[in-house]
Amino acid sequence: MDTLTRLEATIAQRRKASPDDSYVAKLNAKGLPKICEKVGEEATETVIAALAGTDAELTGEAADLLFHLLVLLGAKDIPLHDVLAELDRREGVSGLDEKAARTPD
Ligand SMILES: N=c1c2ncn([C@@H]3O[C@H](COP(=O)(O)OP(=O)(O)OP(=O)(O)O)[C@@H](O)[C@H]3O)c2ncn1[C@@H]1O[C@H](COP(=O)(O)O)[C@@H](O)[C@H]1O
Repeated sequence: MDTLTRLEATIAQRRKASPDDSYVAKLNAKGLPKICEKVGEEATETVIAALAGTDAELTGEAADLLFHLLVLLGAKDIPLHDVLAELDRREGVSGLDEKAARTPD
């Protein structure tokens, strides 16, 4: 099992833990707006690290961002598999053509 899939399973498990014992449970208890705020915050910190930080700082912020994105997907009941399948679907399609090929909601 790859790292992100393992982390997705851990997050699903820890959502049921006590917010006193678990960051994942604590964040979920605060609700979707707080989770979204954290994803936005970590995205901003990632961009700042890319523009003005070291490679190690960018690596750390990217890990924070991926972790919080998985927490958000979990809170919305969207499996990581669906996101990976969407990326697989785009493989081989030029980025310039991808938007046109995207099926409307
Ligand atoms: N990968 C992570 C991970 N990355 C970052 N973080 C936490 O994310 C938080 C982000 O730090 P911030 O300073 O931005 O936020 P904060 O001050 O704690 O909170 P806010 O008040 O800003 O919301 C820190 O508390 C980090 O410890 C993580 N917490 C947990 N995991 C994974 O999730 C698993 C389950 O964790 P628990 O739910 O705590 O058991 C762990 O075993 C890890 O594998």
